[in-house]
This record gives sequence, C-alpha cells and structure tokens, in this order.
Amino acid sequence: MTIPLRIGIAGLGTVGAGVVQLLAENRDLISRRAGRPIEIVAVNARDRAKGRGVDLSPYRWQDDAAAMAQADDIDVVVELIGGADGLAVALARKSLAAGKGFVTANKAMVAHHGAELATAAEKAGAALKYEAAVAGGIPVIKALGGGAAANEIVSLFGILNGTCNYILTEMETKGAPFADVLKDAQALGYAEADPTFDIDGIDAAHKLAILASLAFGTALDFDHVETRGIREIEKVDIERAAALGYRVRLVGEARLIDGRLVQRVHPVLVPLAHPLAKVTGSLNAVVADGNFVGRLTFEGAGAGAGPTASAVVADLIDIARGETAPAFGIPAASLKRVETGDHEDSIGRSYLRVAVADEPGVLADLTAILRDCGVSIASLIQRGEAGDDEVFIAIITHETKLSQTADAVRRMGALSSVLTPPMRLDILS
Ligand SMILES: NC(=O)C1=CN([C@@H]2O[C@H](COP(=O)(O)OP(=O)(O)OC[C@H]3O[C@@H](n4cnc5c(N)ncnc54)[C@H](O)[C@@H]3O)[C@@H](O)[C@H]2O)C=CC1
Ligand SMILES: N[C@@H](CC=O)C(=O)O
Ligand code: NA
Repeated sequence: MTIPLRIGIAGLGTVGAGVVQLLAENRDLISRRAGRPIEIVAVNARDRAKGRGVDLSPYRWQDDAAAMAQADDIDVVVELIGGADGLAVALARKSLAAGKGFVTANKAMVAHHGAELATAAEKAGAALKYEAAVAGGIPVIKALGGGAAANEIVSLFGILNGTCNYILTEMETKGAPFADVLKDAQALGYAEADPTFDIDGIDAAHKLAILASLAFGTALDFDHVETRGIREIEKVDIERAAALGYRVRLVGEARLIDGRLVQRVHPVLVPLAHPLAKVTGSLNAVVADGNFVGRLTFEGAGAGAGPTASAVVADLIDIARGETAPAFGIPAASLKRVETGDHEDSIGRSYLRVAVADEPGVLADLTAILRDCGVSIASLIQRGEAGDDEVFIAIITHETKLSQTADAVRRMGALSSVLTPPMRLDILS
C-alpha cells in the first residue's frame, strides 16, 4: 500500500488557492511522479467564508494554523501566508521542531530567518523547501542547489520581481502611468500584500540574498543588499533609454569580488540586444555563471497563482520522494561569512538624467564636471522646446570607475541651474 504525503496548507490567497487547484487538477500525474499521492488534509486562512474559486469542502478547516504543526495526520506544512515574522515564522519553527517538512513561498521569511530555519530542519532531519520564494515558477533553487551544484558560481544577476517588470514593460509599451499599472499588477495577483516591497526593490533584495547564499555558499546577508526600487523611474527615462538603444529593468546582481560579497538591486539600462531586454511582463530571469557549465539562463513566470503553485508542488514532490538535501545546498553551519564589497569600486557605464534650466552655459558646466571627475561622454541627448522652463539632458558615459560617476552626479546636483537631483542608472554589461 502506498502511503500518501499528507499536507496542511496555511494561507489560501493567490498562491494557496493555486496550490489547491493544481493538486486537484494534476492529482494522478503528481501521484505517479511523486511515487505516492499528495493529499491535502487541512487548510487554514484568515477568513473561512471567503470565496476562493476552489473547492475546499474535502479538507478539514483548521482555525489555528499553528495547530497544523502539532497535528498527527500532517507530514508537511505549507506556509503561504507571507510576512518575514509573526505567524509564518512561528509556524515554521513549530513545524520543523515537530519534525514535519516545511514548504514555503515566503522569501521575506527565508531571507531573514533562513539560516535559523535551515539549522532547525537539519537538527530535526526534516525538509525545508522554498522553490516558490525565488523567481516564482522558475526552478532556479533546484537548478543552483542541484543541477549546477558541481560548479563554482561567482556571479549571478536577474530580473527577480514580476510586479516591477510588469510595470516597466507596460509603461514602455503602452505609456501607461505608474500608479495605474501597479493597480493592474495587484489585480493580477503579482504584487505583495504591501506593494511597496515590490516597487522599492525589497522583494527582489530578499530573493537576491537567498540566491547569493545558495550559489556562493555564503551566509544569508539581506542587510547588505544595496537596494533601490523603481519609484524614481519616469516616462522620460524610458523614452530616452529607448532612443539610446536600451530598456529599463529592475535587476538584482550578486558577485564575489576578492572574497567580498557585492549584492545590489537597482534599476538599470539593458541594451536592446541583451537577453534581459526581452524579458517582459511578469516574467523573471536568472543568469548564473558556473566555472564548468558556463553561463546558465533561466526564464519564466515569476509571479501569479499557477507558476508559483507549480514551484510549491515541485517541492512537495521532492519531499514525497524522500529528498532531504540541506536547504542552502550545504549544512547551514558551513555557510561562509564574508565581508561586504562596494559596487562603486567597479567599472561600468551609466545613464544620467539631468533636469536643467534652459539657460546659456548649463551644458558646459555639466561637461566640465564630467571632465573633472574623469568621466567621458559616449552620447548625449538634449530635448526641450525653446521657452521651456525645464530641459532634460540624458547622458551615457563611457566605462569609468562608478565612484567617479557618483562624484560627478553629486557635483551636478549642486549647480543652481540643475533643477532636481540628477538621476543615475547604470548600464548592464
Ligand atoms: N503572489 C505571487 O505571485 C507570489 C507570492 N509569493 C509569496 O507567497 C506568499 C503568499 O502570497 P499571496 O498568495 O500572493 O498572498 P495573499 O495575500 O493572496 O494570500 C495570503 C493568505 O494568507 C492568509 N493570511 C494572512 N494573514 C493571516 C493570518 N494572520 N492568519 C491566517 N491566515 C492569514 C490570508 O487570509 C490569505 O489567504 C507570500 O509569502 C508571497 O510573498 C511568492 C511568489 C509569487
Ligand atoms: N510580488 C512578487 C511575487 C513573486 O515573488 C513579484 O512581483 O515578483
Ligand atoms: Na522558483
């Protein structure tokens, strides 16, 4: 007789309802692939009466999510509530302490408490899995932790937030205003409960910290992810970028440089021919360089019910098969603590947007600052009608140490003819 894997699901929102639907719809196939049935025993959410478009009648309603951690008839707790702290992490701690497997889509919790939870899982001999937490449906956690595990990986980058990518793409293709597109992304189930996590880059930073730890074998270090979101991106940046041969994307990058870890989430300009320029809508992409395999590129849906449920259920299938690899590829106690490096020490090209008063000598002042800082101009666009109070100057620099470009931007901002703080976006190479 085959013994089913019995699960309890806490959280029945976009992802939770997606998991219920997927397990029901692909039941037989999943059972064959997992080697045994995966059965939902109990479900929990804040509001029992809420309609969710899925049939919950076969399952026990559990008023208290934490009780799932103690229930004798549950082998694995699936946490789809969200939030770095509070109920989610309490449930994780209790479930793992009780020796139950724990599957989560919660990147905020993993980024903040991943090491502690991985240690608890190892101690209990239980599985901790979080494929859905990074890049939604893309199986990148399994790829880096498994398929590419023989390689040394020294750098990775990618588009890690579906909401931001959707917003940037819609602004570019439809000229739609930021606020309207954000509402659409929320309605489509892409955004976090608090969408500032998306648009301020925090969600991408959570994911980047997790990927970096897994890829480099370093301790999770969310606090040192330099994070900048897309709030300051204006229509003019998207238009100027397009005129200069680029698209704007929110990208997370992590590198080990001389043993120091540089982690950065920031909006960048991506050349039109670059693979990330073709990643549109809520799609995500992750690019990792391995020393034997070479460059690996993963692309797929980064958000939404179906893709995220796909990743959650993939973790359940792993557990049903008896896989118990350490959560971060190596035992949590072996993850290396490394110092933080500074991205501004590296060499790169940048886009600068400077809003100036249309008066004689302004351009000369800007170019003099760039000269004094050792920054050379690759291209420059000035557009504005005669009589406009404000003119936008867009500059693309040649390769320079980025700290020099930062210095130039600071000095430009101090000019009385510069009307708002200049903005710099680096160019992805
Ligand atoms: N929506 C997406 O595309 C993706 C979401 N995630 C992650 O999946 C998790 C769930 O996200 P969504 O389904 O989008 O969120 P959601 O807001 O649609 O659903 C959250 C669910 O948790 C329940 N809940 C919230 N607080 C609760 C509490 N105190 N007690 C009991 N239940 C509570 C709500 O009732 C709801 O059923 C989050 O960690 C999110 O970051 C990960 C990848 C993609
Ligand atoms: N809010 C997130 C959901 C997936 O992780 C995103 O937009 O990418
Ligand atoms: Na994933």
